[in-house]
Formats: sequence, structure tokens, C-alpha cells
Amino acid sequence: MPKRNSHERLSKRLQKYLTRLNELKFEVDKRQCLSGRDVVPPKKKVLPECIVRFCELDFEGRQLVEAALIARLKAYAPYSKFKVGAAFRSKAGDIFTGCNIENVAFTPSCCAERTALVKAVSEEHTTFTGGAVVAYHPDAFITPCGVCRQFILEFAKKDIPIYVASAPEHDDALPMIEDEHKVLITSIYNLMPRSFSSFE
Ligand SMILES: O=c1ccn([C@H]2C[C@H](O)[C@@H](CO)O2)c(=O)[nH]1
Ligand SMILES: [Zn+2]
Repeated sequence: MPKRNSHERLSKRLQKYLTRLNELKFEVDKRQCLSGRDVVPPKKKVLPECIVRFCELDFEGRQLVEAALIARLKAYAPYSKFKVGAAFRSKAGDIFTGCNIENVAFTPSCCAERTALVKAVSEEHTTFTGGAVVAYHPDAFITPCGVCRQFILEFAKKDIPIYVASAPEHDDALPMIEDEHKVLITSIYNLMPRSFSSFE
């Protein structure tokens, strides 16, 4: 299938350019900072963001998205009816999943991302190499809320990829995600630029 191969080559080249662009941006930021034009020294390397088809993800990325899709089926969302699933891979290689859990008083609700991380951290897994978030939306990527971004950041020693994909509209759909389905690969530093990280 020559068409698909050339598409894959192009997307690989694009990812390479984006990585280089980020490196250059990092260098520019550093120089601006040294010349006193920026108050906050950028210390972090940020992963490039891109949108790919599900079948173009590596095995680990596909596994995270699939785990999040399965976790979403357990969502307890009687108020918003908006079901979310999340999955995070710990440094040891274990996948922890979670769904959103709502409450009649609304405020005590827990997002899928935090459910997954709370499960993991309570079992002594405190460093993660990647995560996935899924919810159904016909034409937008649903990214983690602000609280979850801060929560994820707490357990990321460096930038980690966050895969964002749409879940199927109906829970009984099979397969749960098609090969051609678009996946946003963002990262926690992209989602949380210039974050608060320390008061020391
Ligand atoms: O990234 C997100 C965004 C929203 N929600 C949940 C919170 C609430 O239960 C429902 C509607 O906001 O979706 C998540 O779990 N994760
Ligand atoms: Zn959240």
C-alpha cells in the first residue's frame, strides 16, 4: 500500500521537524532568559504535539488508549452523563485505569485521570511514562481539566505523552476504536505550560 507508506513517512518527518523546532524554541527561550528578557528560566524539555491515526501509534500508545476505553465503560456519571476513561503507565510498566465518579453534591466528583492516578499512587507507583484520556465527542479532543493537569504534573519527573482520543458514541461499539481514528498526542508540559512547581 504505497499511499499509506508515504503518509507514514511524511508524518514521521513532520514529527522530526516538530522535535527540532521545539529544541530551537528551548534554545531561544534560554538565551532570552540569559539576556534578562524573561523572568522565568525555562528548564524543561517539551515533547512535540501531533495528531496521528490510531494505527500509527506505537504498541504502548495503543495499549493505553484501549485500556482507557475499557475503563470508561465503568464511569459513574449519572448527572453529566459524560463518561470519561483514563489510563496511565507506571515506570515499572503497569497500567492503572480510572473512570469519572460523580456525586449528587457535584463538588466531590472525581475525574477519570485522578481516579487512575490515585489507584496507582496508593499502590506505590508514583512515576509515569505516559497516559491516555478518552471521552465521546463527535469533533473535538477532550483534554484533562486544570485540576487533573496539576495532579498529573505532580507525578511526572519529566514530560510525558498524553494520548487523547474520542470514545465511541455507543458503549457496545466494536471495535472500540478504528485504525483511522484520530488521536492527539499531547504532553503534560504542553497542557501545563509555566506551571507552579515549587515554593522552595
Ligand atoms: O478530562 C476530564 C474532563 C471531565 N471529566 C469528567 C468530570 C465530570 O464527571 C464529567 C463532566 O465534566 O466529566 C473527566 O473525568 N476528565
Ligand atoms: Zn479533571
